[in-house]
Amino acid sequence: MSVHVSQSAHKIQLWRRLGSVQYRDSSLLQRQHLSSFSSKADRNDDLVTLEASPDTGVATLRMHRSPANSLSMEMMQSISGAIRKAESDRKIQSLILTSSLPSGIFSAGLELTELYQPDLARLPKFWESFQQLYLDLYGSRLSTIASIGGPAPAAGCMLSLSCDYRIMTDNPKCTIGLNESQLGIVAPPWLAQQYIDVIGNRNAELALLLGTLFTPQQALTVGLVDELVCSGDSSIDEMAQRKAAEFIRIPPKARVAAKELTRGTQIAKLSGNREEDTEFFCSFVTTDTVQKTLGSYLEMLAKRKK
Ligand SMILES: CCCCCCCC/C=C\CC(=O)SCCNC(=O)CCNC(=O)[C@H](O)C(C)(C)COP(=O)(O)OP(=O)(O)OC[C@H]1O[C@@H](n2cnc3c(N)ncnc32)[C@H](O)[C@@H]1OP(=O)(O)O
Repeated sequence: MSVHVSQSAHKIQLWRRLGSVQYRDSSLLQRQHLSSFSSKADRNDDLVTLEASPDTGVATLRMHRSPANSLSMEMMQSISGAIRKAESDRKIQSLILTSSLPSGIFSAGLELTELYQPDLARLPKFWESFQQLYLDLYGSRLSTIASIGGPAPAAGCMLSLSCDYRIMTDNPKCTIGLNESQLGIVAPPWLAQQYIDVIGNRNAELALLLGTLFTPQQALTVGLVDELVCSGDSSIDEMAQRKAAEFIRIPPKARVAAKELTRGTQIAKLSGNREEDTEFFCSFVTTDTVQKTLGSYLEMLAKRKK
């Protein structure tokens, strides 16, 4: 059996399982319990900071979309923009991706209010921004290091998977993984493939089915992160800088060509399939079934907070 499920096969299987009733502005989907998840209108200009150091060749991209670095469309565009800006400086060879939120949260994944009762005109653009972010980060000419000081679920995990190296704080409260199944959704094939490529087929299979969020120690064991930092050890930022310096010592052309060997096929695959991927996402996420499950998940998060 092939492990590379095609987009069409993936689509048919999901429709069979989840039903194909289209989302309307259904009264079943009430927002009254979800006051803490109100939509956020973003300004593009204050979501990330890029600090480039031509002397070391390292740029640091800090995410600070309060409260949890969840990925709204504007947030994803801002991260993409910062990656491209760093790439345009030929003196920069390495990028550290990190969070500067006081909570330490790396990224809570996609902004849930973009998925729940979505603005239907915005939805395809939102998804295209997600695809673009994956393409920009996974395919970057820069060596990329994720410095993960807090939780990184779902698309937060995608940000880490798209980097070349992952360093995480060893705090059991900080978990990482593709937990989509717990929300009644599923990772798109290109994201699931990253997971398979990084942690292996069997680990990915189980983790995708169960929506596992790994503790740092578990993540290290399955290879989802490369290194842990204990409190008291040198800071995660210092470790990221040291790793960046190690990558910079490799001749850039060879480093980029080596990256192309492992990532080129997947990047080309999504690049040639973006429209179909977007159409599928929009019809899938707007089904009543998915909307109801997302609503329940949001309620659960709000209650847990109380
Ligand atoms: C082709 C197939 C198509 C199918 C489409 C599927 C798309 C698949 C790809 C990705 C999916 C996703 O990324 S969905 C998002 C999944 N994310 C989560 O499940 C994380 C949910 N959040 C948490 O578990 C926790 O918030 C946390 C562990 C990240 C942090 O916990 P902590 O206790 O420190 O903080 P709070 O829970 O109090 O949260 C703080 C603050 O942030 C808001 N929040 C958290 N997560 C989100 C989010 N994803 N979107 C929007 N807002 C979020 C939370 O409400 C709190 O806000 P307030 O302080 O204002 O109440």
